[in-house]
Amino acid sequence: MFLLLSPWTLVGLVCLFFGALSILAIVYRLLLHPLANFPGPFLAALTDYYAAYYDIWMAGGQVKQLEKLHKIYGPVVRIRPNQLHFCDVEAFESIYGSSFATTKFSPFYDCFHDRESSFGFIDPDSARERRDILSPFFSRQNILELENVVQHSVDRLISALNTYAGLEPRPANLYLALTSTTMEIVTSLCLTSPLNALDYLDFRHPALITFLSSAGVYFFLQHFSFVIPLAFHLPEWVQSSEMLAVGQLFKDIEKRVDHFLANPSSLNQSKHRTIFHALIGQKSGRRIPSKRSILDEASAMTATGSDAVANACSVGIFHVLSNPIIRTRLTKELKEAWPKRDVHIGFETLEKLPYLTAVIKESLRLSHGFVSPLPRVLREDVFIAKRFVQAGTVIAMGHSFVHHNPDIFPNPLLFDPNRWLEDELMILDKYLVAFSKGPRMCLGINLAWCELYLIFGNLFHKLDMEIYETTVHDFDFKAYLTPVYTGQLHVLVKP
Ligand code: HEM
Repeated sequence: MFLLLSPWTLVGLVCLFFGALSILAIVYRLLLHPLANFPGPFLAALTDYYAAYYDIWMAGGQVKQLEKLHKIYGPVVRIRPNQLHFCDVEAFESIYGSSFATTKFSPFYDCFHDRESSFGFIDPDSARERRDILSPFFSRQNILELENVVQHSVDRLISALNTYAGLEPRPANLYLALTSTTMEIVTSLCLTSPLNALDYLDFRHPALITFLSSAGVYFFLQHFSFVIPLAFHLPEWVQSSEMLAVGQLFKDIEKRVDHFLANPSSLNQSKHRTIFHALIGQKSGRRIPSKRSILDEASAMTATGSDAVANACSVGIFHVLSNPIIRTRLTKELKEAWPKRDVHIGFETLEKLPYLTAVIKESLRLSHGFVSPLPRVLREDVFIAKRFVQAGTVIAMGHSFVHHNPDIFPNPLLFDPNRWLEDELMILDKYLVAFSKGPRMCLGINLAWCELYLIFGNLFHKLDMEIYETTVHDFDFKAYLTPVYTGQLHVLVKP
């Protein structure tokens, strides 16, 4: 029958069909959808491209927009046709804690292209199984045993920064120096393939620069997922030298994994245990993960394990250097606990220093860890913030909505370590959610604390620094999973 119709009539019929479908979808989303009664902007209820506009066009502007929406609509806002965002501190515990059955929301996570890793698993059972395998490696005991690996990179950071001192000191990009350090720690400790970015001129290792500049691309891929296969398989001739450097890093890791898989006993020759020992040299009875999954894990560790530590250090160091009272108190505490500068003092000693601890907690609070709201799909009907929410709904609450809550942290934008010292019952600790909560909370938390104490302790004890052409506005951020700051912290290192 269609053969008898003219091409124009056919086009008209197709348009009519899709037009009718769109009208039905609009009516459903606005009037009949389970979230139809939740407040929020009309366009957000209608289409996912509302969120895409803030992620892509407004370059990581989602969190700022959410702040505005909560002021207008209250503690629960419909931010996509099937997604709610909460601004209620108790809701945070419910969403991410163990109270409700949830899964990660795959359209958000798939773009990171590490689906078979502890970070990327959507299915909670696979995530739990992987966590059981890797937890001993990230345990406090094991991190204490590997502390010398962290200390080694921190010593290299201090030496590298010292080269910027001199009679006429030149400014050092401390943000890049810190990211180089945390990337080196995670790649050497977890993979024994250190990315020696600290050796590069002005800390500009091409792979590091690619990692740091590609955050926005992932958010583009989130909304246009059909591009993902293309984006991750670009032919080498169209890749920049920076992109090729990332490719080389992962080729080296793949070679190492091939070697370990073919010859597991060679793991015994490594200088120390790595995630490969946990994954490949497993206890009998457990199946060895696929090569794809081991590579995904290596890639997830490299990505999740470096930014957040470097961001917390950048934010904290900036605020300490900006405030002579905080700086004097911190350096005095360090001097008293650490009389001989040339002798190392370890993580276990540093973590007992109350003011240093308060400075680190405040740095984590103001850097948020991950700043984009981390979406979860509800697998059961529940009440959150006194509202009934049906199974299948996507729910999220960004860390900054806890960390900036003035009822919990009065004057929330002020960097004030004293708030942690005055909190004798440690009630505030519950609201420091940089590492998230519950079954999918940060797996590398012990390593992160070890890095934070060694970096803050050593930098403030061993170097005299001064901020160089950096203001608080350089810490305005784009929400690309972790905050991506509009500027970078520069310092002058005094001789
Ligand atoms: C200050 C430093 C850090 C902060 C604030 C932080 C924060 C977080 C947060 C908020 C999550 C939850 C992500 C989600 O729900 O999707 C997470 C997950 C994760 N983090 Fe960290 N992280 C830090 C350092 C590290 C380090 C050093 C490592 C290890 C190399 C690491 C490894 C992981 C892994 C493997 C996951 C996935 C866990 C899962 O989904 O079950 N993190 N981290």
